[in-house]
Amino acid sequence: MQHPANPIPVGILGATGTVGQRFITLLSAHPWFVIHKLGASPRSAGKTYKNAVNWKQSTPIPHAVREIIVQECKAELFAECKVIFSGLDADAAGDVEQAFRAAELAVFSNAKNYRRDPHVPLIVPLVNPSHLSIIPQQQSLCSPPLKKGFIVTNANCSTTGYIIPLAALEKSFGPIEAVLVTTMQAISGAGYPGVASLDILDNIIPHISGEEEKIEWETLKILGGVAEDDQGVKSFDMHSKHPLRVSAACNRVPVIDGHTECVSVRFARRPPPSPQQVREAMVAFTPDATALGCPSSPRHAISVHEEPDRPQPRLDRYYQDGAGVSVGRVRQCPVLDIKFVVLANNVSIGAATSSIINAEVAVLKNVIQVDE
Ligand SMILES: NC(=O)C1=CN([C@@H]2O[C@H](COP(=O)(O)OP(=O)(O)OC[C@H]3O[C@@H](n4cnc5c(N)ncnc54)[C@H](OP(=O)(O)O)[C@@H]3O)[C@@H](O)[C@H]2O)C=CC1
Ligand SMILES: N[C@@H](CC(=O)OP(=O)(O)O)C(=O)O
Repeated sequence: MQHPANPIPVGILGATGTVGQRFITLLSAHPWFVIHKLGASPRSAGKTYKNAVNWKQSTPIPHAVREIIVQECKAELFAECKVIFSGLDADAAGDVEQAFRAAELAVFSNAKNYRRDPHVPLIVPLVNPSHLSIIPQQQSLCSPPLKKGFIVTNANCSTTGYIIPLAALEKSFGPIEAVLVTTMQAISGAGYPGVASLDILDNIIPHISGEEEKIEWETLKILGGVAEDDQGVKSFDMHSKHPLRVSAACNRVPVIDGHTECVSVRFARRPPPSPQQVREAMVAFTPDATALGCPSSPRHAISVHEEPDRPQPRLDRYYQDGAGVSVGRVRQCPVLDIKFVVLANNVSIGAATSSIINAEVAVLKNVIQVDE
């Protein structure tokens, strides 16, 4: 695939937030994308980025963005951007992202608003980048029809973390029939300031609003493939050929970054693979986005630990700069077939990194015309 010849100007919406700051950090060192515009709420608009943001990263604010004036999230102010990355709060994302798409801008969103839309792809780039194929249909169904504008969403951060090993297992061993997943989710997943310290210190909160339902249905849309009828109309298959049942239980724990998930799976195939076969399949898994040459896609998507006490958030959340996931404790499950633990950086592969790889795939597959 041809890498772009010229720098690609991009905009970031929600640039002052938790996900927005990770976008800034990653994009300021990106080989193709150049940060051109930043957007946030009217509270931040008109200020320089360094004055608008409450910077929480361990590296300094990149020099190139410090003096950029933050804009209101109005599409006409972002017209020169070839790619829009959105880390907007869900309360604002619905209207803003739709307006940007209508203005013929390519929007890569982290928000939940359009994930269920039957014409919007929900893409974990290490799993189902082929779902970009629905975009021409999305554009043709807009009123008026669009030539360049579209919305691509990435998944909930807990869905993203555990679906990468699930995809590796389906690739090697065929359909999965049932999954039980119990999450231990970091505080940063709730944005800033997020959960009050008096609620989370010395504590575990066994409820995250809407999270279990999101994991349960997003998994079906992502692993299900895209079907096409006799008239060429595309739809998301929702794993209908091989029904998959998912049960999620979500907990907030006093960890700053990195969602840990305990997963048990049952395969359709009998006999199921052994723990050693599962480990080998995960190590061997190479995402299509990596094979395609996406610069942010991890060389090794899944690190498999042999030590009995890994993965751990403090030790493993920056595996592959937060773009890969860490698996451990692969063993037999006496109720289903196999169980394991997975850790994923919720702000990186769970959010900003996924959007960036999605955009890289779109560039390499000419879904975005960067040289027009
Ligand atoms: N944190 C995570 O791990 C993950 C988050 N997500 C999703 O990503 C999105 C961002 O999350 P996160 O960064 O944690 O949230 P934050 O609360 O940290 O940041 C929200 C951002 O949205 C901006 N914003 C708020 N209201 C408006 C408005 N009315 N108009 C324009 N901009 C507005 C804020 O700007 P200002 O500073 O000016 O208020 C800020 O930049 C959410 O949709 C979230 O659900 C998805 C996966 C993981
Ligand atoms: N709810 C997730 C983060 C998030 O914002 O998810 P979503 O994008 O699905 O609303 C968490 O708290 O860890």
